[in-house]
Amino acid sequence: MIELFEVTKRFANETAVDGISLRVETGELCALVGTSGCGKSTTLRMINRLIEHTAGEIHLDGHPVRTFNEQELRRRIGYAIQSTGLFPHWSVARNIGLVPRLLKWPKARVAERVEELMDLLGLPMAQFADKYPHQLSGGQAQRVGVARALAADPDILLMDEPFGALDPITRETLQVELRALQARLHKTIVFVTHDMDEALLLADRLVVMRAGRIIQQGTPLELLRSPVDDFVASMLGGENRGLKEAALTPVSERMLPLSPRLISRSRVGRDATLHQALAVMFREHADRLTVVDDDEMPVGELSLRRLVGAGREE
Ligand SMILES: Nc1ncnc2c1ncn2[C@@H]1O[C@H](COP(=O)(O)OP(=O)(O)OP(=O)(O)O)[C@@H](O)[C@H]1O
Repeated sequence: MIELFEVTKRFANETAVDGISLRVETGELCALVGTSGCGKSTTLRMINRLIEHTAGEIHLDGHPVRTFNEQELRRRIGYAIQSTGLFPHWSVARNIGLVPRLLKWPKARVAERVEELMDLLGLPMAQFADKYPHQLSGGQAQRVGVARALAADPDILLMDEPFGALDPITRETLQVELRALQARLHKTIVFVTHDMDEALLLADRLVVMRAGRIIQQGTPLELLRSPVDDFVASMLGGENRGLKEAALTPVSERMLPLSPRLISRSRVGRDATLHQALAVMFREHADRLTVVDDDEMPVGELSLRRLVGAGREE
């Protein structure tokens, strides 16, 4: 668990972070979003003490971060950044093994761990172990960056725009992979991004910052449904907010029991989102869908009225 209590960072004549309080539960992914220069990266770097905070308290599992020595911080916190920070003259394998080597793990254990991580991140040893960073694509380099951050099996992962420099398709692939990875590893992650769709997709907790302060935090759906002001609403997509909410809401939340009178031939899966259901309605010119389970068995129905949340029953 990461806790920030009234944390402030002042640089010479500027307050970059201004008294923020935040709690990220163990196993939670917290996304920090906000306009450029609002203090997201500074917040992240205060957690692993790349930047020392000026005032307030930062705790990891209840202990002040100031009391951790460098070794402990390395072991407990992984850090992945947009530019990857890979050493250009080191092979992929050597880059990934950096932190375990610094922690003086035995050679064989480092080698074993590197192999395990390359496997986990979809980088076959035979193909990638001896390559150098300049021989990798942007997406491959990002994977190496994430593998390196995970090397010492830290419980906390700090990610600063880790997919920022990638084309949209590679980016989406890595987002999906990160979600799958997180479902297996349950790390406590703080993730900085400029991309609201990325934040909405990945975050358990979404934190909107402006000028060094937290303006609102909550689950993505809480923020989409009740933004505190126009700034948060526009950060969340303005007019498109409704569609983003639909993309996060499962059909099962709005469907009604099957009525015997009419079963629509147009179908949608129970686990689909309302956004996907809307797409089916559009495509098939249907205002009513049969909701089916994994075995294609009808389990309910969804009307356009229900989908948009108008009226409880019709
Ligand atoms: N080392 C530093 N010395 C002085 N000022 C700094 C330093 N690092 C950051 N700042 C200032 O602190 C403020 C917050 O910067 P920070 O990098 O945390 O913002 P950010 O939200 O991550 O921005 P971006 O989205 O553009 O990366 C900025 O005004 C920046 O100029």
